[in-house]
Amino acid sequence: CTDKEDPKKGKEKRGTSKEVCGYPLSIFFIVVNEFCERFSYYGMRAVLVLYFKYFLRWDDDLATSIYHTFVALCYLTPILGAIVADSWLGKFKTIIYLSIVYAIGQVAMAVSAIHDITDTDRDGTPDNMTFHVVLSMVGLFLIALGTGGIKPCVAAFGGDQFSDHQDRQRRTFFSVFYLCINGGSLLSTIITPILRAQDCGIHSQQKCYSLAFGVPAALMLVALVVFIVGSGMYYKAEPQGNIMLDVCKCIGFAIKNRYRHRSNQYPKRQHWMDWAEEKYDKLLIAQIKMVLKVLFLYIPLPMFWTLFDQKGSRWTLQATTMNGYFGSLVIQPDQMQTVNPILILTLVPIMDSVIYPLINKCGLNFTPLKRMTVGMLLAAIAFVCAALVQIEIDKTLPTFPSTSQSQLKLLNMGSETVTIKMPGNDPLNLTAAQASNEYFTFEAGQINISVGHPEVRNTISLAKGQRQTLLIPLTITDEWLMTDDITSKPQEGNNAIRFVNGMKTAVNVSIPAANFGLIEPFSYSNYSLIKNGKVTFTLWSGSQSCEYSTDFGFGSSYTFFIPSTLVFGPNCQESITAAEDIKPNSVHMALQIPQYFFITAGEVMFSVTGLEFSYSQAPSNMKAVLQAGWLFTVAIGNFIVLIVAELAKLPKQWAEYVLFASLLVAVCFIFSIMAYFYTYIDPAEIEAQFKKNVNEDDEDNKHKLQKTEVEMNKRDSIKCHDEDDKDKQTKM
Ligand SMILES: CC(C)C[C@H](NC(=O)[C@@H](N)Cc1ccccc1)C(=O)O
Repeated sequence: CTDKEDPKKGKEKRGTSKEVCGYPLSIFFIVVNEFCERFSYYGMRAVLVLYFKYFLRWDDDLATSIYHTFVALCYLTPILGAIVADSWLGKFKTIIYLSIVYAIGQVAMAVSAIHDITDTDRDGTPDNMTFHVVLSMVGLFLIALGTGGIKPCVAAFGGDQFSDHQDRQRRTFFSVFYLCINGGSLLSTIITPILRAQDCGIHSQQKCYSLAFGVPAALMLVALVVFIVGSGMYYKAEPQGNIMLDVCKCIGFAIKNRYRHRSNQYPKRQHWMDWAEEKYDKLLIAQIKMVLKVLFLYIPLPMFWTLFDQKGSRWTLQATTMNGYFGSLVIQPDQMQTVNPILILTLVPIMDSVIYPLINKCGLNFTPLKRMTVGMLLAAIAFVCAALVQIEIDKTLPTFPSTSQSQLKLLNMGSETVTIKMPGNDPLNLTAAQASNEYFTFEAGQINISVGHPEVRNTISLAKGQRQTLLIPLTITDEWLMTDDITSKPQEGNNAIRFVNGMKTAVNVSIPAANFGLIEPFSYSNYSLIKNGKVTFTLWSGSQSCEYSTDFGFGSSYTFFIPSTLVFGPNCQESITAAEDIKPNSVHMALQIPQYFFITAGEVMFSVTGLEFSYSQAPSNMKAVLQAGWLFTVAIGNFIVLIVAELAKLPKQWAEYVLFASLLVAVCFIFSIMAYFYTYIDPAEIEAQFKKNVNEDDEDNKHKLQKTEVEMNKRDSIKCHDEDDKDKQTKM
């Protein structure tokens, strides 16, 4: 707890807060507030898409676009919150009012997810979907307003609690603040999906979205209460009028004035903002210059967020094509995202207490802008890692037919080996109940196939761009059956399973999670999606049953064949055969850890530093505005994801990753040049200088005024004397 700060700096204490180890106690309430708020935000966000999809019954496209619109809105509203805070209510009141709005929004979301409210027929599904949609949209709007509105204020308000001489403590505060963000988000992204998976309801049991939204709502109320409890200890900087309006007017005037004096006859000024000097205060002009300098530096930054925010989309999709078995633990694709906050919680302390001090000791001046540049490069490396992983995954993915091709698999439903001849292929022998290992690809729309001995010939039509299976019947002279097979890898790590019944009687197949229905003789079921893990199928034929168990990985597709020779009994394990239509994911999810490591190390260097940089380089009356500017780069970054992904439309995912990495390296190069020319400032010192000059000017003016007054008084008194004399003279 030693304080080795610049002794020249002012030591005045801010607020009435006690100090613990040189830190104002008030920041404890601020970091706890942030922890609860981030829990609330990320907890709700974790289940939002699933709520859209499974509760509101929206399709994937609508669910994804509303989700991204919501996230973008959350990073656009900080501007609104910052303007209100810096120019009207002050940060403290803005945080209180917007937190109330935020909590109302979260409660609205929780209520909108209670299906019983409109489930009049008690069948478990809401009967008035409009009510749920409208309430949840109002809720999301309020949440976006609340979370975005308070975001720049809370960070800046925390920074305000430190005196000018507490630079080191303030830097540590921003690191701890970041840890709280990630502690809260880590816990909630683990907890709310568990809550969602519970069944709840009054009349009927459904997935418990109301609880998954209700707990974040409760945490938001806790955040509000904690923040209010600390009220007496905060340093509350007064808002300084409608600063944004003044800034806009001042910039507008400078531009107009510059244009009016564009002719060469007018002497040039050092900075174009100096053209506002005729009308505006020099301090305001200096403050605007500081803000503009930082905002200019922000221009390349959205590209970092463009890569960073793909963790939640592209990388999660990548994880769905990977194997999530970690020993006995199974990691779901969306759970991989929790690697980010876990790494943040370990990397921030390591960076702060080991890496940065070590770099300092080596005599290197690792300035904030250098850190941010390195952070960008690390994010680019993360995307190169993602591309390498993608190349590995692509090697294991099935080759689906192009639009001009057809693919065919063969399944021998008979009890004897058959030989099959197809154009362009060697004769194929299939034993009883056996399927071909692979799909055969054909360019032609029709092919001649001959089966068995004596040969039975058939011309079969193939569907372009499709995968099909030819079911060769028990008696090959019977009608041949063609099935339409799955032509994409099952999503979200699911497995697509179907059954072919080769028996002469109908068979019913079921598992607790799905029912394949009654499968007629020599017929097949539709696909059912099944999660990974061990599954036991129960097969029923009349009153007879038997069980068949098997283990599933992630993203596979199987056709199970029930042969005509199946004997029902306690166990039909040996009789049923499985044809692997799509192999399970084989590239392990652990291979994503390097890319998560690099992006998170990049985040620590870029985001934690940027947060503090935005605070320290902002003039006192525009701290929240610059925080909002910083968050605005996140919103732009999210829009770039949509634009680049839409425009580039690269056929290979790994190429898209390389494209993003290259774009970031290019942007990083530009940023490093801009950063090279940036000179760090101490806004408080500059402002103090201006105030001193103004005071000195005032003193001068006062002196001049006093002198003038004295002279005037002298003159007046002479005049009076004269007049008195005159009077006297007259009177006398
Ligand atoms: C983008 C924000 C400015 C930064 C910050 N986000 C984080 O710190 C993320 N590491 C949190 C996270 C948690 C779980 C999954 C993905 C990301 C914030 O939210 O303020």
